[in-house]
Amino acid sequence: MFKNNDFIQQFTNMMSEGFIFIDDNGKIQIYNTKAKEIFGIIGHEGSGHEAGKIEKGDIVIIGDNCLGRDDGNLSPEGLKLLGIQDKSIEIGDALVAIGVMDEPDITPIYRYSRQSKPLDKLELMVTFLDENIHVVIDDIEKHIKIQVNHQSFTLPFINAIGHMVVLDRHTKAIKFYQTKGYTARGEGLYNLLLGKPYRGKGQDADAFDVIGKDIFEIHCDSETIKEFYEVAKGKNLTYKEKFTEINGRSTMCTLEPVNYNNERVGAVLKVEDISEIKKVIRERDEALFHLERMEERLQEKEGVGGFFSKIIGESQEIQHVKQLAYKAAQSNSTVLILGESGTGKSILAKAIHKSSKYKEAPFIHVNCGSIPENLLESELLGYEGGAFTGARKEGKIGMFQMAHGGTIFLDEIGEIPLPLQVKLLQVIQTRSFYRIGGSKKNHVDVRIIAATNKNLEEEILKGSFREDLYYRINVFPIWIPPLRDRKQDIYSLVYTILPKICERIGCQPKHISGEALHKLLAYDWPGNVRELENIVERAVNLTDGNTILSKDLILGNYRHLQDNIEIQEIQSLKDTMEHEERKAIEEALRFFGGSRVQAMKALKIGKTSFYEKLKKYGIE
Ligand SMILES: Nc1ncnc2c1ncn2[C@@H]1O[C@H](COP(=O)(O)OP(=O)(O)OP(=O)(O)O)[C@@H](O)[C@H]1O
Repeated sequence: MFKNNDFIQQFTNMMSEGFIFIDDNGKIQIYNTKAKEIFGIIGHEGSGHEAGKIEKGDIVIIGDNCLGRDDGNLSPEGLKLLGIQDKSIEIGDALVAIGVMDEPDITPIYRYSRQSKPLDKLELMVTFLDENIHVVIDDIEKHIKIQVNHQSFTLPFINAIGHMVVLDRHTKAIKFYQTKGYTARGEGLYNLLLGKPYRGKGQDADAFDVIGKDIFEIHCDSETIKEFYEVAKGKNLTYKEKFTEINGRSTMCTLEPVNYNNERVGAVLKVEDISEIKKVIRERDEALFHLERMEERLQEKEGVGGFFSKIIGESQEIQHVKQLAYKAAQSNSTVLILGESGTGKSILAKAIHKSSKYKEAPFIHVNCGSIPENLLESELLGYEGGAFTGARKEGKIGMFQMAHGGTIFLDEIGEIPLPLQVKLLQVIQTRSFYRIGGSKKNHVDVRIIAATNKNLEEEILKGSFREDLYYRINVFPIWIPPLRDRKQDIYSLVYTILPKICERIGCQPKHISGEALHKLLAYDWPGNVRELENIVERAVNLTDGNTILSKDLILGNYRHLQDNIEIQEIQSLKDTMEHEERKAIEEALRFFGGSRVQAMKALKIGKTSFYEKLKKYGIE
């Protein structure tokens, strides 16, 4: 025969709802199987692991979509245990992080995003201490996935969740992985980081016996659990099918007092898991919300997310640049893009054109710095047949006319010589001009975008740029900050650039190690994104395996490349010098993505001599 309690437990285990009975001291007397399932006390997924605790040297991987919420109150301060000391991380941020417990010498790798500007996905993919680790917070699919080599651990969420996987530093075995019900088990992230033991999982793990335990030990003190306790103590309250959240799970609860001989002896709580229903309702609400905003957002999405999607970066700085650019694209004012060399001024100009009403019309890119001074005017305005010696018989239309109906992009506008600046000012003011040697006024309808890496205000003071022209072009300025001031973007740039380079040069996809990422983050990037592209490409070529290590990253002066040049045979001094000169020019041009002005400056030679050498060596 069953003892009385066993008998009741057996009956309640047959129920399809969770059933909990506590006595008048708040101690659990009945907790049926369904309740254990709902709160994750039984039903451990995955391959299992032994009971234990996080120890010094363990590798800890975290995916937390809302720091401080449903993760055992993990705080930016608590992250210091993993060596993450970043004052800009705040409560409520989404965070993906890999670090080593109590080992300040091993630098952690992490990314975070502000909840006020949530990303659809926050991702971290690195080789950390030889392990390939991928952490994704997917806000669309509503789950957090941690992948370690080929093992994957996924936790779904509705609002907030803190996911964690721990590896033994030496054996690299999985010591712990988070599963649902961690609040009931007291295994919130922060508790475990502070050294609280976790329970084993899998078939051999002990059944977690909750009978006799205080209700607050298993359930954090939510409103419902407090009421449950108060009713068990004597309060008169009862309700049916009330929607409430317990341990972060959406439930529908019925609460009843239990009396014996007119004395309060406890209370029962019947619990139904409505997470799935809640998820569906939430998805429906979100769909409706999106539908309502679709019209306005569609336009914006096409703009900022569409044409500006080629502009990679999640930093607030680059998001701001994209928003400004989107606004600029909606008007036809003259835009002035400012920023150091290689920050992306040209791709931004193209993106503005592509999301403007001129998008189907021509986009004419004039690199004012690379066209010899004496040719610039004829290139811009065109000329009539026989206008000057060497001119074509039939004449030539200029770039302003080519851009008619579309956009002319005056790149490196700071390089335009003063006399031509006067003419340019007139063209911009009147949208009309005469070709060289011509007497007919040509009218053009063009959108002007100008760019420069110079400080034009300083150039005005030096007398090399006209103030009136500056005010004409500085109608809608957009400044792209240098990469060193938005290092957060390095991650996404590398993750975007790396597969593209591997595909282009036809090699196996390559990963990047945590140390290598650190090296990139610590560098100052004088050449900005262009330099990053070059360094990653060089590293892909140098790497033998499929992981880029920090030794494969050659940062700094591009002339490093030439350290390895071996002269195979003795040549005449003149030939050797010419050979080296040509290589240096080609290398500099390649390094600066074809920018002749930059190459010329880096090589420290004058314009005339530079163009003569290009001609001499037949460099395009
Ligand atoms: N945010 C970005 N996302 C993706 N690629 C970028 C970004 N910024 C720059 N790049 C890449 O970096 C390289 C340099 O960009 P770009 O030529 O537009 O720079 P720039 O500021 O015009 O340089 P310069 O002043 O030397 O002409 C290009 O290959 C471009 O595609």
